Amino acid sequence: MASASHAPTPLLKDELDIVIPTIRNLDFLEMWRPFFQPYHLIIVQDGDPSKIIRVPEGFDYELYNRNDINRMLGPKASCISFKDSACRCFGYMVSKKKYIYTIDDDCFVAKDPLGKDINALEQHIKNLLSPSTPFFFNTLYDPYRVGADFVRGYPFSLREGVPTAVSHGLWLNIPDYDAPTQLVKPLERNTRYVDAILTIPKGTLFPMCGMNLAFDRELIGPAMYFGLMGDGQPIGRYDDMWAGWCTKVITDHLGLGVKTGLPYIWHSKASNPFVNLKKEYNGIFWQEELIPFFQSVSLPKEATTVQKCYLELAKQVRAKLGKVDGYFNKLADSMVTWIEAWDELNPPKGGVPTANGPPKK
Ligand SMILES: O=c1ccn([C@@H]2O[C@H](COP(=O)(O)OP(=O)(O)O[C@H]3O[C@@H](CO)[C@H](O)[C@H]3O)[C@@H](O)[C@H]2O)c(=O)[nH]1
Ligand SMILES: [Mn+2]
Repeated sequence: MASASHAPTPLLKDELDIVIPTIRNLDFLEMWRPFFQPYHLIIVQDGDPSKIIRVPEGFDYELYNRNDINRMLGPKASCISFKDSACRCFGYMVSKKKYIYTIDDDCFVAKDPLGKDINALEQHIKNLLSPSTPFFFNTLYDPYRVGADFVRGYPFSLREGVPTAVSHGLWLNIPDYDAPTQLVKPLERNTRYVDAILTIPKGTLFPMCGMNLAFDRELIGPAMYFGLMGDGQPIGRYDDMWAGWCTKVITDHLGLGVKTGLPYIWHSKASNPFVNLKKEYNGIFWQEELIPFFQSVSLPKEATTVQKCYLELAKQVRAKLGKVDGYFNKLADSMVTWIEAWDELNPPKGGVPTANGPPKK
């Protein structure tokens, strides 16, 4: 029987950082205060570093702008996107905690069908602390939730599940649609609260959205590179997608799990579909080649760490996607730079980080 926990969810306040990419004042934190106040925030300020970002009183945070990123990474800063939410992955790199939760600054607290404020972070922690079931689909959804279990015919040898690396939350109100869909359905709002959490089966890719996402940094952190997007790049709004595809082939290879579903946040505003179309158009075309590539990726058994998997992936990106567009050669280089920077800032236990340390607040 799956052991559903009735115990209160641990806060993990000293084991989890909240990463927020932003170009604006963070007044939205006021509504999250009851849930976020105990945690340390890592704010990644995008765009003009001379702009002052206002953070409500009473939050414990560190803030990095482009000057900090350049100072800390030197030439390796080239792998961190500018003028795109992809910059958030710098926050994953500088964190020292086991877990990361990342949220956009236009994502508000949603209400469940009973009208109760949803503590999205608590649900993500529950998702990450309970196993995943990627090898055999449980038709009653997450078997580890209170009131559920494995159904008849589910192999007992698989009921322990595997460690969960990623918890992918969803959004009420403005759904995460691509620009063409947004253009033809400008008034569509997601009002459907589906009370389910699913493990994404092994061998299946998924469109990972970075708006409401949590992950175990120690299990999968180095794979969460949000790619080369925004300023000077031929693509945008595929940052989280790229990270999700790389992450999923690596979690499949390492026997880790990815969950999607609860919790919901309230996505408050739609970004401009015309601007989004300009950012996405290459991605919409290229992904018809990218998806077969990721579906065919095979990682060697010697690839036993996320870094080794990721460097092998970078090699295959260059070999097989370089002919799709020269951009993928640049991306493959940046994937390698990302791992080098990650390992510099996160030396094995006992090593000393070689970057120039966090900024003075
Ligand atoms: O140049 C920029 C623009 C925005 N940000 C910060 O990134 C997030 C998301 O911004 P926004 O809500 O405007 O974008 P959406 O179109 O709703 O969401 C996209 O962003 C990714 C998911 O996070 C994904 O590509 C789409 O879902 C906010 O916090 C902005 O402040 C930025 O840092 N730089
Ligand atoms: Mn948004």
